[in-house]
Amino acid sequence: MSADETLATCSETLVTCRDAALAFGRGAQAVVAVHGANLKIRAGDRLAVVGPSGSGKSSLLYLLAGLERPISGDVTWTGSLGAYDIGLVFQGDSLIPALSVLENACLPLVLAGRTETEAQEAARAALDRVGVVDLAERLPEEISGGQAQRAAAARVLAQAPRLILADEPTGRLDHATGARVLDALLTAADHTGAALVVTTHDPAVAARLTVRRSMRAGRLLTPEETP
Ligand SMILES: Nc1ncnc2c1ncn2[C@@H]1O[C@H](COP(=O)(O)OP(=O)(O)OP(=O)(O)O)[C@@H](O)[C@H]1O
Repeated sequence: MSADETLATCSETLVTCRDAALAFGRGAQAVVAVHGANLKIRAGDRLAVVGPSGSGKSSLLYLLAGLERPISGDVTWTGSLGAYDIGLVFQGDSLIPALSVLENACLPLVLAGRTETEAQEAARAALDRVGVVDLAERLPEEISGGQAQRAAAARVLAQAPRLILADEPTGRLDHATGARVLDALLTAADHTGAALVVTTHDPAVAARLTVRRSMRAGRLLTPEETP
C-alpha cells in the first residue's frame, strides 16, 4: 500500500454529496440554489467554498449539515457521525435572545448530556478563544453583531464537532478579529482532527484553507475549474 493509500484509509469520509441539488419554492417560482453538487468531505479536510453573493454557498452548507434535503441526488453521512458531531456556524443572528452568551454557548453541550460544570468550562474556554469571554453574562441584544458572530462560533467550538461548517464566519468582523476567529476554527479542527468547511467572499480567508472550490450561480466548480 502506498503512503497516499494509507492516508486515504485513515481519513474517514464524513459526508458525501452526489449530484445533490437544492431548490427553494415550487413550480415557476422555484429558485435552484444548488445544481448537482459533487463533494466529499473527509476528516481533517480544510475546504473554502468561495463565490459571490447568491451563488449558493449557504445552501450547500445546509445540505452538508442536513438542514435541507436535496430535491435530486443525495447527501450521505458516515454512520459514526451523530447529530452533535456536526456544528454549523450560521451567517446571520443565531443566538437565542433570552439566553446569555454563556448559556447560548453551553446549550448544545447540555442537550448532548454534559453536566452544567463541564458545559460551562468548555463554553468559557471557547468564548475566550474568540475574545468574547468578558461578555459571557450579557444577552445577545447587549452585544454587537460582530461579537454575536464570535459567540456563535464559540458555541460550535465548545461542542468540538467532527464536522465544522462555518458560513461566512468573518463576514461582520474587522481583519484582525476575523483572523482570530479563523485561527480559533483552524486550531480547534487541528486539535480534534475535525473537517472544516468555510464559506467566504474574502480571498485572504480562502487562502488560509488547504483546498478551495468556487460556486457560480449554484454550480460548485470542480477543483480544476476553480480559479
Ligand atoms: N429560503 C429561501 N427561499 C427562496 N430563495 C432562497 C432562499 N434561500 C436562498 N435563496 C436563494 O438561493 C440562492 C442561493 O442563496 P445562498 O444564500 O445559498 O447564497 P450565498 O452564496 O450563501 O449568498 P451570500 O454570500 O449573500 O450569503 C439565491 O438566489 C437566494 O436568493
